[in-house]
Amino acid sequence: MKAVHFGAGNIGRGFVGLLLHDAGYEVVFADVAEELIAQLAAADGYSVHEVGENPAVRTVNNFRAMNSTTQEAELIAEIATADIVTTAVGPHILKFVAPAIAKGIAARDSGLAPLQVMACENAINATDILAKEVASQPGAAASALDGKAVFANTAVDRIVPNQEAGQGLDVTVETFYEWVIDRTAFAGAAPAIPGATFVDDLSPYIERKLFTVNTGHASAAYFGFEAGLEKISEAMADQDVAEDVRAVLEETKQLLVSKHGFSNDEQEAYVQKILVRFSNPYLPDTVNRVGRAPLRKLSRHERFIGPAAELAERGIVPEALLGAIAAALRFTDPADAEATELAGILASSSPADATARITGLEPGHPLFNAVATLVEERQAEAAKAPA
Ligand SMILES: NC(=O)c1ccc[n+]([C@@H]2O[C@H](COP(=O)([O-])OP(=O)(O)OC[C@H]3O[C@@H](n4cnc5c(N)ncnc54)[C@H](O)[C@@H]3O)[C@@H](O)[C@H]2O)c1
Ligand SMILES: O=P(O)(O)OC[C@@H](O)[C@@H](O)[C@H](O)[C@H](O)CO
Repeated sequence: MKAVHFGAGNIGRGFVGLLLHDAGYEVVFADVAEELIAQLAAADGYSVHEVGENPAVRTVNNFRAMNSTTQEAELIAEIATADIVTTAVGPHILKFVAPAIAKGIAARDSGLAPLQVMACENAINATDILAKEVASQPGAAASALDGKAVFANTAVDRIVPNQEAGQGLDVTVETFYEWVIDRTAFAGAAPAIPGATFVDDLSPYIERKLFTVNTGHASAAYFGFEAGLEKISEAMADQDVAEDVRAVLEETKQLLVSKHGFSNDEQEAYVQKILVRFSNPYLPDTVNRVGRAPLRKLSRHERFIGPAAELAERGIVPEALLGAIAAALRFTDPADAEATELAGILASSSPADATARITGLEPGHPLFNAVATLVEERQAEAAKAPA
């Protein structure tokens, strides 16, 4: 069995690659980072260090690596004969990996079982986004792909920080993991991945994951950044930050319980477990990694505006989420292109225009004015700050 996995970064090596390896797949990692590819291509294996309660070390071997840009022809041939294609490249990168996937699917022998494609990104229905990109490739009309590939949405959960220098290919991860996959996409022939959970309705799981784990995590990052803290575990050890994060998760709990029918106790247990995960002192995770790409995180269907908008539509003012949005607007990181772009939008647009551009909210939406007020406050604050 062979899997082609795009993105040999933190989650690629520390989670998706590991679970596919444990399921018996040979994994072909496709990436664009030449040094990483060379290291993987030269290695027989790497270790995944699970830290926290019940730590363990797992070994991943039986993999190859290739450059998805310079070795496109070889990659297409691999996809043409693979069983599974997964991605963990970031939602905005899916459009760049779609052409090779489309060509690989087109090159498949019609006698083969359909290629099983799963995007493992933090975004609602990321595989649908990928499927749309694949189907829109020149010469890859949706009908030509029919029968040659199936696309399944998934929700992936494991905290994998940026790895420390000198660690080579080894990855430090938390012990917890969850990979929930939409079973219905496979028409009865779902892959056997022992570490994954297959469900008939993914939407409650994916929203619960994004609007609890990722909303809480990003809140810890932005509140922690405001408090001048570097690590997520330090942010969670700060009583004010921890209380603010807890308040945000109380609001998303309200939405998730009423929208998806999770019981209050079940969602509370999920929240408690997550707060412990964020506080894991063995994970060297930083507010800069977790706060990365603030424009993506502040976009319309993402972890802040998504739940806040739905609460506002239900007549609830999401005070704590608005506090987290205000903190996100204050996030700066010269190494983060989106943080720089965010500052540029704030500096060059009216509060209403900036709100619309950053959040995708429409001016008539019940959340719009509250966010526009925060934007205006942030603009006034930035204008007063020394250059
Ligand atoms: N790290 C986590 O804790 C975690 C957990 C769950 C989900 N995710 C999601 O997984 C995705 C990846 O996150 P990450 O933390 O592993 O990031 P990362 O930066 O560590 O890894 C991304 C990898 O993708 C590669 N890449 C970029 N463009 C590419 C292309 N065109 N083709 C092939 N490879 C390409 C990069 O070189 C890098 O190695 C994101 O969507 C993230 O939200 C991350
Ligand atoms: O990957 P992002 O940028 O969407 O979000 C940053 C973190 O919150 C995220 O990577 C978590 O560690 C992960 O989603 C845990 O499952």
